[in-house]
Formats: sequence, C-alpha cells, structure tokens
Amino acid sequence: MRLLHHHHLDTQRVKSQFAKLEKAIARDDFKSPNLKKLSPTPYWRFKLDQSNRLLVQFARYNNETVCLALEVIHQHDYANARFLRGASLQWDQIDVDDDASGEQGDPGRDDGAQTLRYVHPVCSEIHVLDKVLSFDDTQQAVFDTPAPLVLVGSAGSGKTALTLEKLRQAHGRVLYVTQSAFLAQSARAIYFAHGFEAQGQEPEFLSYREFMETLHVPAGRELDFSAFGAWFERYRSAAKQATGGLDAHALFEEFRGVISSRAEGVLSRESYLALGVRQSLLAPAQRAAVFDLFEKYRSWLAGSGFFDLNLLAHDWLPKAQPTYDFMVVDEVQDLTSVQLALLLKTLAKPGQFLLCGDSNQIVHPNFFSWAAVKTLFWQDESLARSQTISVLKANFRNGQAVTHLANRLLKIKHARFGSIDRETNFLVQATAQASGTVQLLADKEATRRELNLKTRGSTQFAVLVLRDEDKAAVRQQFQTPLVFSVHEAKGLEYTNVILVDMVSGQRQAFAEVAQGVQASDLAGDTLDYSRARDKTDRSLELFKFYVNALYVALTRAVDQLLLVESDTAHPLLQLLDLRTQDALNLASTQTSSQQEWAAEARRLELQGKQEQAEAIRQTMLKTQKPSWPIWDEAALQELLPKALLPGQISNKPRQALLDYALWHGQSGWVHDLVGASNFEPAKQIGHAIWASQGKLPVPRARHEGPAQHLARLEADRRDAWRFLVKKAEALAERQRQPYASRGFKEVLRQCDQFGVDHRTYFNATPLMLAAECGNVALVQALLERGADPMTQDHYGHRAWDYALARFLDDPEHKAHQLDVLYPLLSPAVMDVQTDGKLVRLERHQGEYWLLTVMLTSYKKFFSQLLPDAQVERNIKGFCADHLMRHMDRVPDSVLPPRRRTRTYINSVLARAEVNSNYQPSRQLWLRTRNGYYVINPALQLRAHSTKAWVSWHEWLNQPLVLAGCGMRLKAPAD
Ligand SMILES: Nc1ncnc2c1ncn2[C@@H]1O[C@H](COP(=O)(O)OP(=O)(O)OP(=O)(O)O)[C@@H](O)[C@H]1O
Repeated sequence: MRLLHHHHLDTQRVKSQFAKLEKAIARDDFKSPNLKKLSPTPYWRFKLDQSNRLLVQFARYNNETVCLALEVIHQHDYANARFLRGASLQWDQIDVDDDASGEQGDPGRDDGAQTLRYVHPVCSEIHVLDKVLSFDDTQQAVFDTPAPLVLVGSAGSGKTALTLEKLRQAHGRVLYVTQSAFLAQSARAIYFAHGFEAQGQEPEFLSYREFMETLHVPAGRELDFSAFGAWFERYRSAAKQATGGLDAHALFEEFRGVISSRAEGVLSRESYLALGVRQSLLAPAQRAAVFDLFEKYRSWLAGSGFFDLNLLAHDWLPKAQPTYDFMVVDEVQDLTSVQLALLLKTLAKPGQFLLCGDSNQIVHPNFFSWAAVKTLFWQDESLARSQTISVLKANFRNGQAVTHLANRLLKIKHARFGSIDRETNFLVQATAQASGTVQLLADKEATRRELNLKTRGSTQFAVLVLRDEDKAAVRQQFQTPLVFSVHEAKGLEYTNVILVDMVSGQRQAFAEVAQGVQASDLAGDTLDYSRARDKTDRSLELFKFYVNALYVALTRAVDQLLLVESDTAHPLLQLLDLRTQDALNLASTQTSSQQEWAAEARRLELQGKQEQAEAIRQTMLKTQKPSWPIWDEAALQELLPKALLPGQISNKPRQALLDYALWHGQSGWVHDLVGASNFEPAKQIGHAIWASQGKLPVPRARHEGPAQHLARLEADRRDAWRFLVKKAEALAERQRQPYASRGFKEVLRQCDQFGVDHRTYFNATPLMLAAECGNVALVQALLERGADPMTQDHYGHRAWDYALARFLDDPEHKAHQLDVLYPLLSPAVMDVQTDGKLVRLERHQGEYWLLTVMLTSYKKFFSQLLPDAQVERNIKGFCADHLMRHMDRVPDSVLPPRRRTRTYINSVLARAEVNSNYQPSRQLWLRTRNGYYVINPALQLRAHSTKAWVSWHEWLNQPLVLAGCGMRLKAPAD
C-alpha cells in the first residue's frame, strides 16, 4: 500500500522505526506493526516502538487504498494529539492490549475511509485542511514560492485551499480578507480544521467591510444594490436620455469601478471626461451627464443613512497603519483599486501579500483588471521585478461535462471580446473522474411541473436565476426553498443545479454575447492571446456581467446541470452546443429527510443566506408550538405582578417565580416574594440566604464560650448554604434530567415536533441544556439536526455559556466535557466594538477567554445564591482571583497551560484595559481598583457581522439581572 505523509509530520525522533514501518506498509503487512482502529474516530494507529505510535487514516483514490501518515504520538500521549482533539476516547486504555492480536480490522474495508479527488502520481506529501489534499505540480510550485504572489485560478481550482495552507506558513499578525463575510468565515473554519494550532502567528479572517471596521466602524448601513436601485429610480428617465439607456447596474459600475475606484482619489469632472474610450462604459459625450448624477448620488448619500464602502476607502486611507506581517486577499477581483490600496497600506512590510482571484467570476460591478492590480505595486521597481503571476488551471470541483461546458463558454467569450488579459487567457482542465451530465430542457409547463415534483424535496438540488428580481417568478413553480440569484450562489456548490431561463430571460444581452461568433471559432483546446479588434468597443464591459454570471452559475454544479430555457434555439445555447432533450432524464423523485433539511438550513444560515434558511423552516420543517409555558422575559414580566400581589390566593405564580429565581440563581426575586407574602417555601429560602450570609442574629447561648459561638455560627452558615444548594440542585436536576440521559430519544422526538431550537421551560434550547449537562452525544445529535449554537436566551447566553457557567459554578460537575464541547459550541470569534473600532477576538486569544467568563458570570454577579466570598469580592467588579477560579480544571485544549498562569492572565487583564498603551488597543475592561475590573461601559457586541451592534448592558439584559438580584440600576443623576 502507498504511504502518503502529512506535510507537518515530524519523524525526527523515530527515524529508524518509521523507516521500518514504511517497509511493512509497502508489503501490506499491517499485523507486525500492530495496526489498531481508534473507534469511533476515523483514525488508526501503528506501533512504532514500545512507547511511540503513528496516527494514520486510510483513503481511497480510484481503485486504490492509500495510507495517510498524520502524526507521531510520543510516549502514548494520545490526549494531546492534534487529530484526536475532542475525541471521547479512553486514552489510557488504547495501548493496554498491545501485545494481543486485538481488533485490527482491514484497512481496505474501512468504512470511515474518505475518497480523495486527486493524488499526485509521485509526490507523497499531503496537506490537511478540512480535507486531505495532494497538491498537483502547479499548486506545489505556488506553495513553494515566497511572497509577493499573485495567484490566478478558475472556479474550483483550489485557490482558497492553497492560500490558506500558505497563510499557515507565515509568521506574526496575518490577515485573510475577502469581499464576502461568509467566505472569510468558512476560510477560518478550514484553516482551524482538525485542531490546527497556529504557532507564532495571530491569524485574522475578515470580510472587507469588517476590515474597514477595524480601522473605524462607519455609521449607518452598507449601501447595497437594492438601495442604489431605489435611489436610481428618481433619475431613471433623465439618466436614460442622457446616457443612451444605461441601467442602474451599469451606472453603479461606472460610479464604483470608474469614477471612484482609483487609489489616487475620486476622479474630478475633468479627469473623468478625459478618460480613454476603454476606461469607461460611456462614450465621452455622455459622461458629463453621468458625472452630474454622481454628484447627486454623493450628496444624497451624505444624508441617507447608508455608506458606500468604496467611497469610504478613500476617507479611511489616512487611518491605515502598518499592522500585518502577511496578508492574503482572496477573490481580489471583487475589490476596486482603492480598496486594495487601503489593504496593502496596512502591511508592515511591503510585498508580504498573496492576492488571488479569477476575473471570469466578476459579478459585482467593477472595472477589475490584473494590469491595474499590478500597477499598485509596480511603482516599486524592485518589487515589480520579483513579481510573479501564478496560474491554476486544474478544476477539482466539477464533473467533466460541466467543466467542458464552462470551457466552451470561455471560448465564446474569448472569440467575441478577445482576451481580457494575458493572465486569464486559459481553459480549465478537469481532474474529476466523474463524468457528470448537462441537460437542456424546453421550458414547458409539464417539464417545470415534473422537475419541481422530482426535486422540491431534496437538499441536493438548487435552482438558480440571474438576478434577485427573477426569484419571485421562479418560486411560483419551483417549490424548493433553495432558489438563489447568481450573486447569492457565488461560493456555493450543489450536486445538482437547475438554471431557469438564465439565457432566454436576457435574450438580447446574450444575443450580443454570441454575436459574430461561429462554431468554427470554438475549435481547439487552448486560447490564443488576442486583443479585441475594435479599440473603441466597450461591449465586454457592458455584457461582462451576463457572461460571467452564467459562468459562475453553471460552475456551481458538482455533478448534474439542468438548463430550462424557453428559447432553446437561442444562438448562445447553439454555440454552447446544447441540444434540447425530449424528456427529463432524472431518476425517481428525490427526497431528503427532515434532519438533512434542518442541517441545510443551518449551513445556509452560516453562509448568510437567511432568506433560504427561513424558507426551509417555513416549508420543510413545519413545527408546532410547545405545549408548556416558557419563562422568557415577556412571560416573567406578566408573572411578576401576579406573584407579588399581596392578596394573591393562588400559590402557583409564587412557586413559578421562586423556581425562576432558583434556576437563574437570582436572589432578588426571593426577597421580593418574602416581602410580598407569607409564602412558606420562599420564606425558607430567604431565611437560608440570610443565614448563609451571617445576617441573622444568633445570640450566644449561656453555656457557650466565644470560640464555641463562632464555630456554631460558622456551622449554621454552612448548613444554610447546603440547604440552598440542595434546593437549587433538586430543581435543576428535574429540568436537566432528560438532557443528561444517554437515552434521549424523547428529546429528539420533541425536536421533530417543535423544531430543534424550541424553548424548554426556562427558555433554554435543548442544545443549551445538553451543553450544561456535558452530554456530548446529545449535543452532536442536535448539531447534526441543525441546532444553532449561537441562539441566545434572554440573558444573552448561548449553549457554550451554559456549559461554561456550570463548569465555573459547580466544581462537582466532573463530566463537563469542556474539551469536546469547546470546538463544537464556542463562537469562533467575538465581535466587540470599543473606541469606535471593531475588535475581533479569536477563540485562541487570552482576551476571548476572560471576556467570555465575564459575560457568562454576569447573570449571577450580585446574587446571594452564590458563596458569600464571591459576592463580597465581585461587588467592586470582577475580581482577578474570581476570573481565574478553577483554572487548574480547564482542559489544555481549551486554554493551554501557558495561558492559565496567573502571570499570563494578569498580563492579558492589563493589556486589554481601557487605559493601557498596548497595541493593538482592545479596551475591553476598566480597572476599578487594584485587581478589580468591570466590562468597559462603552463596549458593544454583535452576534454576527450582519447584525446590529448592541451595548453589553443590553446584550446581558442588565436591567433584568439587577432586578433579579435585588439591585436597581442607578439613575445617571444618582
Ligand atoms: N489538490 C487538490 N486535490 C483535491 N481536491 C482539491 C485540491 N485542491 C483543491 N481541492 C478541492 O477543490 C474544491 C475547490 O477548491 P477551492 O474552494 O479552494 O477553489 P477556489 O479556486 O477557491 O474556487 P472558487 O473560485 O469557485 O471559490 C474544494 O473542495 C477543495 O478542497
């Protein structure tokens, strides 16, 4: 069997043992090196010698099984193995039966073996991101080339994968930035996959807007095309006359991509009028009117509540400071020159960048060209000389049929408009073994009906249309919730894709694209470099959106592409060599389970596709309202007057309030109950609270000496405290019981009936309760069903806060499973705003841990239902000792030992303090006195970059916390 080894595999200390093992594997001998499966993980291990092991995995490629050597495990230290992080294995048991023949299994029949899309014929090195990758020669060459680097690659050529692997090699503060927040988020997930830990670097993953926010958070909302379109409506007829029919899309492109795109500044009227013919969408005669409109646009913008990210880049240039040691700009074709200039200005050392993109995928209005990108750093001659442009031509995503069609479209584009530039003048090479299919269907009522029936229930089929405004019509006949415009579909991939009237819906524009092109022009397997003949021809810029949109749309299909067109004889479809099929060639009706739909909704939500996720919930996951009361804030506010009404006959509302108080650990409600009524259970608890605080008078008995009296006082306090804990625990146990149990069928049944994130009695979701119980199996089952770990209760707490709060408050809770839950539930980043800037805290930073502990602990901050030492300390702010409680119990994978030391924690507390001079200045908390901190009063948080900022007071529901702890918020005048 062939042995491939991980790029980071370090066999230095076991050289000879490894060489011996290699020989054994080569002769398919798995027995003598004692191969053993580490169920339930997909990994296996070989014995290298008495105390060292090799962690491996098996994979299939074509008809071959290959062995992937991932990591050497020294001295049986499985618990700290990168690939096993978070696995629930009995570490000390793994090697116990080493000498017995044991359960060895057959690697050739390994069910967990993954399938590789490509394996280099000779090179045995592999890279592990989210998947195992074997680089082809071009990828390897790029991997070995130092920065600066410009990487051009077609859709699915592995640009993102390769740039992330390169990013891992860099040192210091490193940035991955791209236009789309989703892409940045998924790049982060790929980067940190399989427990990867960055050594010697601080990586940040930001969308372009988030990057701008790190310089300064702009006021208002980002202008999108629909807001621009609404503004344009006012001038539609004037614009039409003056510009010869330019539509809103083209005008947006002219504003952004021409008038305001340059790094040197927004064009003046004179310089705009003086542009050459191929530098603008408009003929010189029409430009004066467009510039008038641009000025109107700018003055409208000032008072509109919107900001234009591109115009803002000019204003933010002076704010940019040398910050990053290395930077990757992905999908660079979506950025204008000034945006790119702003990014590059934040490099600490010029030239430490990797830019990558594909100009065939431009579907956002701009005038991108690789030449313009180059001129940004061409100004520096030495840099210019060292500049290389690398091209990736292989496609690792699409089946052969789709790649063939995509290439045919590129040939048409080339024949019609000439080469865009030298860099993008190539066809794509398919690496996929699968052939895949492409079908053209006439758009008939019966076809749509059949197609709809067969695909509407499946998560594997997506319907794509050209523009947002086309979605409504398509939804009339296609009931799948997976309907996307091309803009939305960018970056997605589906096994099967249906394009509806993509070409016929824009008959005229696509006829222009096909104009003058003959089938004979499309022969050959290469593109020769040629410029358009007519230098005044701006048609590429005008029709670029259509042809690129079609290219993006069809390359979303991994396997099967279906084009439904009313004009099947359209010249472009003819040129694409598509012949109409008589009947739909699709096997039986495809359906996905509720679970698959729930998971798809979650996936889309993560990608910012809220609309489609919501549509899935409404159409596919119809759920009922739970039959029990849910004590959220609204219900509590309704309950309070009833429970605290002095003459209230029923004890029911009082009991409900008492339970609420015990569950949330808020003593104020208990005192309120005691003050309002004679409700015995509340009185007992109130009494115990005072007794536990030593606030009840306990007169000295006649026979008692002072020491005896003190001892009795102490014993009484302890008894009172035990009583409180018992009461609270009894209630909590009842609530948690179904979520703590291994048999959780009933919980899953309720999820089917009420939705996976339904609210339980105290307004927690099942995921929150499973996390609180450390029930990993249930957490995993809920996540598989699409449970959202970011859902908050009415104190701003998420599932991770539930797990952490229990860990911190209940040292008896040994099965907390924090190490397994951490990667599953804790938010990958925390977005915080201080001093007008976005501070993004990444999970591995010390600040992330401390701020999370503060946010998690705040609900019980002033509660007397906690040991009194804690209360006394906290009243002045979060005490450093309190923040460090149980540090010795925190698992290494959550916080490495070096980050758990008192010195380190104190240094983090000091550096992120409001008045610290440390750079980057994070200003997360304020020191109130020596060793005491409060959250920076001006700090704001947001759940996601699409969500609004809220102050931390609102996030944690401070008024309710204070009310529940018997405190009242001080009026500013107090
Ligand atoms: N050498 C390789 N072998 C196998 N699969 C690969 C290889 N390189 C990349 N891939 C896979 O191909 C797919 C496409 O890669 P990636 O998303 O990085 O491409 P891209 O060029 O960024 O695509 P797009 O521009 O369409 O977003 C991914 O699933 C990736 O894991």
